[in-house]
Amino acid sequence: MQQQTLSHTGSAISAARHNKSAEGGIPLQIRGVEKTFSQRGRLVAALSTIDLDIAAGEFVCILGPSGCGKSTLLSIIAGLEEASGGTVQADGKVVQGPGTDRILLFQEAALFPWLDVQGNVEFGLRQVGIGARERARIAHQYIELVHLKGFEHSYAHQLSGGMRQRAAIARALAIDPAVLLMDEPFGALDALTRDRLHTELEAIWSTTRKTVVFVTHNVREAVALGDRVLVFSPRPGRIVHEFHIDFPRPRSLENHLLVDKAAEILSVLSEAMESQEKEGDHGARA
Ligand SMILES: Nc1ncnc2c1ncn2[C@@H]1O[C@H](COP(=O)(O)OP(=O)(O)OP(=O)(O)O)[C@@H](O)[C@H]1O
Repeated sequence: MQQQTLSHTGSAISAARHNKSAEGGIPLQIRGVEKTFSQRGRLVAALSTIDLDIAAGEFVCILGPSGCGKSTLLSIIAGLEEASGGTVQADGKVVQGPGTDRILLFQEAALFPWLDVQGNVEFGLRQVGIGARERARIAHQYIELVHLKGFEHSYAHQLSGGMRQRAAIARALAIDPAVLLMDEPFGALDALTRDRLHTELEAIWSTTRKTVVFVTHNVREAVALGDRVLVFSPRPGRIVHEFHIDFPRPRSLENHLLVDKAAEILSVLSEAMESQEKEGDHGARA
């Protein structure tokens, strides 16, 4: 899907890279966004009404029961899925499709297997005809940022899961998006790698000040990374709780304030999940 995003808007990449406003984050304004899917003859309400303002450079984490529409919301913000109602504005402009200002990253880093790390990171830049020397310069910069120096010529199958995810982050950053939409990016990684990537992502975010919307099932991850944590209801998803996290950064997962906040959020999340179990399937109608 990322390939689709890159190629779809290839001609915008060089403009984005030279556009000052593309550096750092941009605000997102989500107004009355709803989504209903048609699944084998029945309508499935995935998202109820979502109203949400995200500031430029803010790091927002989304938690919620499985199937409550978190990925759907990211896809709508990315412009890969159309909302059934409502609008998303990125930097004041209504989102009408994918754009290089918004990049979606998934749990499985979808690296191009026929390209090495350097080739992957250069991919979007090559598409718009940025010259070889400049491409290499930009790629080196981001490969270094994600600590993959020395692995420029490795292919996806030669990398660990954490390294693949780092390469995918470098590839996304190379085209200088203003918004990173991250869908459980570390969900498949072991705890140690995940902790390291938290530290790295936080450092990258502090340097680049991108706007980040990060979906996770891991409450501690959300508290460690987010300026704000949103808890969604069961499907059709809506925001039922919002927590502002103002602990100093970098944050330690062992910090007792963080652990206490995670426990508080977990109890809200558990309530949401219990209501889902009691009430059964939400939002489906024939
Ligand atoms: N393209 C699609 N066509 C039909 N139904 C869809 C489509 N995409 C998502 N859905 C449905 O919408 C609902 C929300 O899905 P979504 O993947 O957004 O949830 P989620 O909160 O990200 O779930 P999880 O936490 O399990 O990843 C689900 O019931 C899913 O089956």
